[in-house]
Amino acid sequence: MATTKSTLLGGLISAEKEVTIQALRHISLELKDGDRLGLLGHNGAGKTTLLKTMAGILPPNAGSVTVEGRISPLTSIQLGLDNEATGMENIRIRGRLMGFRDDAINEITPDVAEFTELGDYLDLPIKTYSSGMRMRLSFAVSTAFQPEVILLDEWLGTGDLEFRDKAARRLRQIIQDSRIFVFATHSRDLHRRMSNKGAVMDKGQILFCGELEEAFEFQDKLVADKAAAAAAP
Ligand SMILES: Nc1ncnc2c1ncn2[C@@H]1O[C@H](COP(=O)(O)OP(=O)(O)OP(=O)(O)O)[C@@H](O)[C@H]1O
Repeated sequence: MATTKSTLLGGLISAEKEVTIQALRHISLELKDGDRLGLLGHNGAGKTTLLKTMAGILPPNAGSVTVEGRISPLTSIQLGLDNEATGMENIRIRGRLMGFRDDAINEITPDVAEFTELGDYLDLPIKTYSSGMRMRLSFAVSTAFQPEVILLDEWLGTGDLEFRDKAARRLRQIIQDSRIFVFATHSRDLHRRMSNKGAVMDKGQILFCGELEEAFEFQDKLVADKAAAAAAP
């Protein structure tokens, strides 16, 4: 099997008859109550793939993932929206997709409707919505339930300035009330505010998992070592 020369970015690429990318390898990770784990790593390191695997969106072809409690992947929050259905109908559609029964959805619907501030638009098909209006709807319904485990791939910046502030407050609140939070972002500032541990990923592996500032140091050294190796004759 031919394996391409190692590069700075991405997972492990190998080529036989077809190109395959092993997005995750040798992952062993256990999280407990109170953990707020920041995922660090360059583009293509495997952060999103790990979040999707933890969420059950991508089943691993080896090994297993065990989650105790309700998990909410706040990734692809617009997934499953039906353009022809009204805003109100889409609240139900998203709620069902998130695994909730109709009585639970009925209970949160007034709050979701109010949070969106979409008023009469909620009775119109969402194909008539602007992208910001769609975000308001999908954000409001996706954050209406308090999950025990929250997985977040980049901070959700939604809608106009006023809505963004309100959305950020709500997002911070459900994260604070969650038991476990896993967060992928390139922003160290956000990690310092939201995470209490850091995991450094590279080519699909977790190379370091521990205290957040130590994770930053590990990542800086990894980048410096790679740059030195690339510059070597
Ligand atoms: N749909 C896909 N099909 C094939 N390969 C993919 C797909 N999505 C991601 N990959 C590969 O999986 C590897 C890990 O990608 P992933 O999106 O998990 O990285 P990431 O750390 O989240 O990157 P970024 O910081 O750029 O978001 C990369 O090598 C990428 O090329």
